[in-house]
Amino acid sequence: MSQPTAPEPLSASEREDAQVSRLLTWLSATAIVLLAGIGAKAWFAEHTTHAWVLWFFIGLIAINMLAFARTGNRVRRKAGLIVVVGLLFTYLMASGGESNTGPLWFYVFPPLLFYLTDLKTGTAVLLFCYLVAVVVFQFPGLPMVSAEYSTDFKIRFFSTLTFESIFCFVLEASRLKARHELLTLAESHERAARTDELTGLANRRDMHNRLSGEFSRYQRSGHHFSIALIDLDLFKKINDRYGHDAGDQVLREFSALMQTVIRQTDVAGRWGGEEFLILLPDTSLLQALTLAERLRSEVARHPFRFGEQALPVTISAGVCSIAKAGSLDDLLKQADLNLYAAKEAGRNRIAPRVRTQEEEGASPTP
Ligand SMILES: Nc1nc2c(ncn2[C@@H]2O[C@H](COP(=O)(O)OP(=O)(O)OP(=O)(O)O)[C@@H](O)[C@H]2O)c(=O)[nH]1
Repeated sequence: MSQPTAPEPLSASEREDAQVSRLLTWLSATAIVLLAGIGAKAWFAEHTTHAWVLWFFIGLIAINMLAFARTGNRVRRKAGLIVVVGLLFTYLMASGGESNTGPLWFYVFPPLLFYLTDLKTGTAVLLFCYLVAVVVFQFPGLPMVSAEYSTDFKIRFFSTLTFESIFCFVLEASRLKARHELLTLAESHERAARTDELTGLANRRDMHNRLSGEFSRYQRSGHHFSIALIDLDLFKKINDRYGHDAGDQVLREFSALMQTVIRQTDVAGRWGGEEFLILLPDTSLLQALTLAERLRSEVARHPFRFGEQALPVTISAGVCSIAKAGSLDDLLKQADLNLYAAKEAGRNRIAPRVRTQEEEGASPTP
């Protein structure tokens, strides 16, 4: 029976994108309300052209919102909003807005720009806007420029705007740095929580998650999988005779060897102590037994050494396929029973039993 699957959790950057998206919707809606109100005020003050221009900008913002709703393209939406807001502020500077207060709206631009773009783009756009402001202020006779500002106003406007821009730049740069450090830290913690420190393999918790994921996939679409539970034989003796460091080196060397034998889609993990688990997606019991047998013979052949000392290392493994088990617990239990059987039968072997190539060759032909 197919079970409903939980939606994949969003990544940190996807969550941030969604947050910026919500903020932009909120900003656009606020801008529309403000422009409608200020436009109405201008209309009643009989500044009809000014009112119509402001309402025209409502149209541009609404088009930008609709385009995003249709395409979902966040980059275009940000660029569109920056262009519309930039044009609006240029108009307010050139026309003076109500009572020559138009340029004051420009103070909204630096924090918005640095939030919506990266530092380089934000600085470039801001410098371009400065240039436009200088042209508008210095050449009041240009077409479409109807406002004139006093020298005192211009000096104060540019000084305060420069201060604000530098502050915004520095704050945004430190916000980005802190964000980067936090993400890197979170990533390394997350990796550490999934990884076994000694061998670098997936740890038991990660293997449990992967097994659950594979089991859900099996329930959803019937993709079979198998597992091999592996134990290093008489490992205590290696520790006792050659020391704990030698034991650790064997665990690391075995892990590296195992990685070379399995496929890229297989996952090897440390199940605990000297026990390992391999998850083999899309693999039948027979295929899993073949792989386990290959690993067993590779390990038996491999010259494990600690300094000058040759170390005797062999493995036993219990293999099981999901086709032979009703649940994950059952699968692990059966693999464990098979591993126990392999140990009982004398170690350095795989259970359920498969005939090795040497045995095939030695058996009398019928
Ligand atoms: N060096 C080292 N030893 C470990 C580590 N984890 C577990 N061990 C040792 O692995 C040994 C496991 O011993 P046993 O459970 O008796 O099993 P065994 O000696 O492998 O015998 P069989 O499993 O019956 O073949 C113990 O001595 C543990 O101390 C580890 O991270 N490093």
